[in-house]
Amino acid sequence: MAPAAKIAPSMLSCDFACLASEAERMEKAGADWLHMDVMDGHFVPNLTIGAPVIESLRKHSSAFLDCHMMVSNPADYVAPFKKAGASQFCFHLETARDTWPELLRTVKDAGMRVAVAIKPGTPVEDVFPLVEHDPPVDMVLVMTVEPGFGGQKFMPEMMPKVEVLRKKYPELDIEVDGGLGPSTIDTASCAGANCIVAGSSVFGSSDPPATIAALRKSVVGAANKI
Ligand SMILES: O=C(CO)[C@H](O)[C@H](O)COP(=O)(O)O
Ligand SMILES: [Fe+2]
Repeated sequence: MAPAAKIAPSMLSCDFACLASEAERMEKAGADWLHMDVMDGHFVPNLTIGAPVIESLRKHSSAFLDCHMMVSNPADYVAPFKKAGASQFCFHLETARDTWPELLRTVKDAGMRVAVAIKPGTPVEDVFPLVEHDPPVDMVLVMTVEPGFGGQKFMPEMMPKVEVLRKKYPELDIEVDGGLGPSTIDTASCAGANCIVAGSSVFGSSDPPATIAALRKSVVGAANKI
């Protein structure tokens, strides 16, 4: 059975000065997860939030916090993010080429869901060992923009990666991140993505509940066809 749709507004596009109320607004609008973009200014040329912000948000929200770790040394962040209240820890494979088995185990032992992300230039085959490992990753994130900034253009040429993953792993959570919105969602959902990150399109919408509902409808509709 196809995994459930999860719509995850990227809080990168929110008003960070009002993070708690923005999170509440997204939950009320129908978000399943809140996507938290953690950038260290080194793995990517941008700096955003760290564990203290996750910890502050957790005091105001029980939402599932999907933490996208765009950091060069993810292992250093596992304990602080667990303590802060992260729900899922998604590290980039490019930062853990030799260390992922230990990292995966450490995240699992800490009690978080674990996921792996790949940049546009990374072949999809590189994540197969992580999906087939014991314990396996809970989700694969296929980046549909170069990580670092919100508001970029969706890369449809990443869809073969999603198709390959969906065919090989029918029950795997597959997330896409970057440039998703009403005009690009069908391409991603038809390829087999079920976890949808959307920043600019949701926060820039005059009707975020309708935008989230449209994203969900596309994923559910495509899953019924696959
Ligand atoms: O990881 C990210 C950027 O590296 C963001 O999650 C992503 O870009 C979402 O923003 P948008 O929907 O505006 O593209
Ligand atoms: Fe992200």
